[in-house]
Amino acid sequence: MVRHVKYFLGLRYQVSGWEHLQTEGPYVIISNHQSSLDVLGMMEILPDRCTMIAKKELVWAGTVGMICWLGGIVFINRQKTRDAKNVMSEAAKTMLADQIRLWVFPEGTRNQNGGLLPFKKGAFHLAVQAQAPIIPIVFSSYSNFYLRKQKEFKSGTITLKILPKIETKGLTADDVTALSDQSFGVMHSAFLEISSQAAQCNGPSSH
Ligand SMILES: CCCCCCCCCCCCCCC(=O)SCCNC(=O)CCNC(=O)[C@H](O)C(C)(C)COP(=O)(O)OP(=O)(O)OC[C@H]1O[C@@H](n2cnc3c(N)ncnc32)[C@H](O)[C@@H]1OP(=O)(O)O
Ligand SMILES: CCCCCCCC/C=C\CCCCCCCC(=O)OC[C@@H](O)COP(=O)(O)O
Repeated sequence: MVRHVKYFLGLRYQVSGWEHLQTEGPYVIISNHQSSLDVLGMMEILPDRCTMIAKKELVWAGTVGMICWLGGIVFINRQKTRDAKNVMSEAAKTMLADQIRLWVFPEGTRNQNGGLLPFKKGAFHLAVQAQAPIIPIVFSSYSNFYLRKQKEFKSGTITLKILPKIETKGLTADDVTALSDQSFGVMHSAFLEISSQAAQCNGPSSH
């Protein structure tokens, strides 16, 4: 049902790299996070047995909160780092026990500033603890058709690029910073590449 919202909003999705999602077993998906609109893109490609990490405040967001709760979303308290880390460590164990995939937004908050925010470390600790691969996914910039602060929205095309998986077998907590930097590098390059293509596709911006 959520997937149909795109028709009302006049959005089209172009997805590349489907083959990288053909990975057996648990993995951690990381993607950039611009807006609630990302949920529509997630629904375009969501693999089986995949849930998300979300801020705990979403539980109280009415119907959406109830759907998230019933859907097995893993809630973390960003104000209590120790609790959040514990929840994510438990999630690593559940991923392995139940063969679950987890989607994490490593920027940790929504960002429409034309790039990627520095990554938080939780997603990378999670992947290392589970010894599960990371699959980076990049959404092209929405800035050509949607500016949240200015309340401007028009129809547009969003490119979703699924990047090759990054293995974590044999890595330890000491490798997390390098893993995060590597992931940031490939995602930032892909973001710049697909955002300039999407800008051409969406035509001149009025912004
Ligand atoms: C009607 C229609 C309904 C449709 C319904 C559809 C529903 C779809 C819902 C979609 C939901 C999407 C929701 C999106 C969000 O909510 S995004 C916000 C929440 N997500 C995150 O915040 C994830 C990213 N954040 C992190 O991973 C953070 O690292 C966090 C764990 C929260 C800790 O935060 P913070 O302290 O600020 O971060 P640092 O990364 O700087 O970490 C500090 C030090 O701790 C170490 N660390 C971090 N995590 C771990 C860990 N798991 N284990 C061990 N150590 C950890 C980290 O390395 C830092 O130490 P050093 O500096 O390296 O020494
Ligand atoms: C004009 C376009 C407006 C957007 C319309 C979106 C339509 C999407 C349809 C239904 C899905 C609703 C699900 C909403 C889920 C919201 C998830 C979300 O984005 O949470 C914010 C959180 O990550 C970070 O919070 P902060 O940025 O730190 O605070």
